[in-house]
Amino acid sequence: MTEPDVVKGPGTGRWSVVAERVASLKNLLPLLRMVWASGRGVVVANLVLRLVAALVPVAVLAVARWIVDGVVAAVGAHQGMTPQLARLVALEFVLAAVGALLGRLIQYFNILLAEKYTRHASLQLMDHASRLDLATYEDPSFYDRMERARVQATDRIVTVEMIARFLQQAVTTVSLGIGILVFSPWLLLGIVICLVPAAVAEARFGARIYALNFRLTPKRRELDYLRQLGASKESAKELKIFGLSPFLRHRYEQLSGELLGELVTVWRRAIGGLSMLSVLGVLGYYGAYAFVVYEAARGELSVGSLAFLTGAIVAANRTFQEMFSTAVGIADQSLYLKDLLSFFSLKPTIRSGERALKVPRPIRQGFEFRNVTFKYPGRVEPVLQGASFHLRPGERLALIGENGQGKTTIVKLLMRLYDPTEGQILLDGVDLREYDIEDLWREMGVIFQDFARYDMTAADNIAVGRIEQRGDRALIEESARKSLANTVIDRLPGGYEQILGRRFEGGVDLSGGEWQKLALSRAYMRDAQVLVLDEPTAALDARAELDVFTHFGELARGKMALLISHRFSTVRMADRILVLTGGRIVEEGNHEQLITLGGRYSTMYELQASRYR
Ligand SMILES: Nc1ncnc2c1ncn2[C@@H]1O[C@H](COP(=O)(O)OP(=O)(O)OP(=O)(O)O)[C@@H](O)[C@H]1O
Repeated sequence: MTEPDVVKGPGTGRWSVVAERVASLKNLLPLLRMVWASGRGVVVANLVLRLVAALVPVAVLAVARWIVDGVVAAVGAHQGMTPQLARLVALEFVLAAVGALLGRLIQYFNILLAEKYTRHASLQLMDHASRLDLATYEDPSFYDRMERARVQATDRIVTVEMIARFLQQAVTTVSLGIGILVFSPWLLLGIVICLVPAAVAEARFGARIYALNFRLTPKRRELDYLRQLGASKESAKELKIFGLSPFLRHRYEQLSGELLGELVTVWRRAIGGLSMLSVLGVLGYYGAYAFVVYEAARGELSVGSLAFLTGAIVAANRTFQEMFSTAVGIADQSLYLKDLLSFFSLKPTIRSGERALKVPRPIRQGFEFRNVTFKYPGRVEPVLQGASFHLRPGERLALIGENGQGKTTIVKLLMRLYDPTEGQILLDGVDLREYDIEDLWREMGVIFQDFARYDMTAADNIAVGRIEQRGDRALIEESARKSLANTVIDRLPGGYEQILGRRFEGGVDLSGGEWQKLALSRAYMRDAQVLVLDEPTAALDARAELDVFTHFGELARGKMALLISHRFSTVRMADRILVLTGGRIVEEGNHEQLITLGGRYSTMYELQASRYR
């Protein structure tokens, strides 16, 4: 898996934080591209509406100025209400109404854009996640990144809304600024000089908070896990019986205390300085205010101009501050975007080559493991060491060995969920890496030991074995019969349409063995050339197991079947058995041969058989 450079945590030095903040702004571009792709019309409508709305405040103030000057003149001339004044008041009303209307429309387009973007980003996230290597999922730091990306894929629309808001605020501020500039450039300069330091300090503070949050992600993930564990159906029984709740509670308290402590430290360090700078900003604003009142009192400004300027100073001050805090927010968000982008930059290494071959139909020579050694990423010890064996067409091969000897790993390698560290896996004499990976997976009917339980209908739980055939009820029912899942489904109140699991309203949970029968039907949904069953009957009772295997024997006829089981009653049906110990294949043969050999297999067999005598 390639590690993108953007994945590094943020720096902690003062300047590196600022530099990083500036550099991270480039992250906005891919985000904007995503937003643009998710709904162009909505983006344009949003921007145009905001541009118009941005000019409303300055227009309102300008009209107010004419009104006030008109009133003063009318009072002086004893004219009373003039038609001109009435028109100006009406205009003011129209402007206010347009402002309110635009506000609503902008809100509508925001919601629309948020939904469209969330949909687009979530789909991209799902697509990308599905392409990643299995190994990626087994890397704990990946979870942190995935979690951050998952939250961000949907939350980042806030950034987009902020950018749009920033543009609107900028146009408003500039238009008000021009209004002030026309009266006095110095006035404007004074206000700006007082506000800038606060804004810069806030920007730096934001970067520090981001650095902190980045560091805290693993802790937050553990907190989430503890919270979930403390209230989950799966763990409820054990938590009660083992009295684990105080232990979890203590761990939660401890971790969340550490988290809080770090947050408080960063805030405490910064809050004094930030407050002082805010006071400086207020000083600039009131200084300008006092100057304008002073000028008006001296008769240098008309009352209308006084009204305009005080209004403009108040409004400009507010929008300028808002603009800055929005800008800080955008810079913050752009830092967070790194996680989303770094997630999208993860590349799978296990994929089809340029000129990938189709898997032969029928497979003629079968699979060959040639001196395969395999180490899981991050592990020192190899799980498999120089494993060599064949799986030939029409053959039922069983793998046996104690826990953790590498049986499931062999299955994962056979399906190319991982590539060998050394050695080769061949299919019909050609390296597995040469084949089109999706075509290879299509030829595999597999049930893993830790098969997934989908909180969906019973029919869908079977159909996932070949989702293109989801509408083919006859095939689904046929597969259910083959795995004996039909006996389970017939007892469900909703039959094939029964929602399983407890997550959704009306869902029905199944026993471990019942789930297993359902999962087994998935393998039968496919017309696969290879059947792989990894402890397919571990949760089945003895009778069900016998039935399942009698069926399996017939179904696997003419196909290659790889079987993992700890039950010798199952294993002995295989044509050939491989015994795995310490990552090596130590014995090979059929049941009778291995018993005659009197080695490890026969010892394990005797151990199990003796319990039944
Ligand atoms: N993703 C992984 N990352 C690191 N180590 C792993 C991973 N998966 C399995 N292992 C380790 O590899 C070894 C073999 O695991 P494997 O699942 O292949 O054993 P197994 O023979 O199928 O065991 P069992 O009978 O318990 O199912 C174990 O020591 C296990 O801890």
